[in-house]
Amino acid sequence: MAEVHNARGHCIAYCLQLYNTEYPVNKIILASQSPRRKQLMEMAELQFEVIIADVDETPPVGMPGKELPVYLAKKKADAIAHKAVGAIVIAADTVVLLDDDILNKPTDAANAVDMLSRLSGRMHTVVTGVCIRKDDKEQSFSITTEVYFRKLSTAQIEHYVSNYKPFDKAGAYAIQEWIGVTGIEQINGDYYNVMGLPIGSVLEVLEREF
Ligand SMILES: Cc1cn([C@H]2C[C@H](O)[C@@H](COP(=O)(O)OP(=O)(O)OP(=O)(O)O)O2)c(=O)[nH]c1=O
Repeated sequence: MAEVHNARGHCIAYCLQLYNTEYPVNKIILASQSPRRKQLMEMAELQFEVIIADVDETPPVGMPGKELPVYLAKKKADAIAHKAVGAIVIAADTVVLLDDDILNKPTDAANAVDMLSRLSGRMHTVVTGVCIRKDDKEQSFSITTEVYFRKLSTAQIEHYVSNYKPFDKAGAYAIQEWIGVTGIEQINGDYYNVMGLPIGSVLEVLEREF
């Protein structure tokens, strides 16, 4: 096994150990434009490239909200499959579910204020679906985290929306930003799942299956 080290001195060695093979054989591609997913993959000291998957994320009629993230993660993995022959593709999708309603990315500031007003003082769930694929082999799963918001004031919601512009975030918030620090009382489950990628579970599946 080749001994290759990154600047921190252990990344590649970890990959070699993790996959029991030389890293270039198991090239990893993250099929996502999300800076949060990229950050979490980097924090896990994985080496990867990004190829953005541009897909229509409209939910199929009648699909239950909790099934949507895996469906969309598979769609994202499919969309770049032809550019990733022989590589491990990781794709994900995150939705916020309030009762039976899916809260997607807000369309504008008024929609963001409306979403946060609905989330205020309540528990909702965040579901991230993940699809990991290498050619014909595929493992898909979803992870659910419960998030409890404190009662948010109108001023707090308006401050967040106008200063943080959460238009690229499902449910109009980011747990890793000011609103998460000040407004979230409790979570049950994986914090990183709320940020967009249950990275610990991704590592487990990579190690076990790929
Ligand atoms: C709830 C929540 C979501 N998010 C983000 C994660 C995702 O980037 C985004 C949900 O949108 P997604 O459609 O899952 O992902 P994306 O469009 O950003 O990227 P891609 O489809 O290319 O993979 O919301 C946070 O960063 N923090 C949070 O607390």
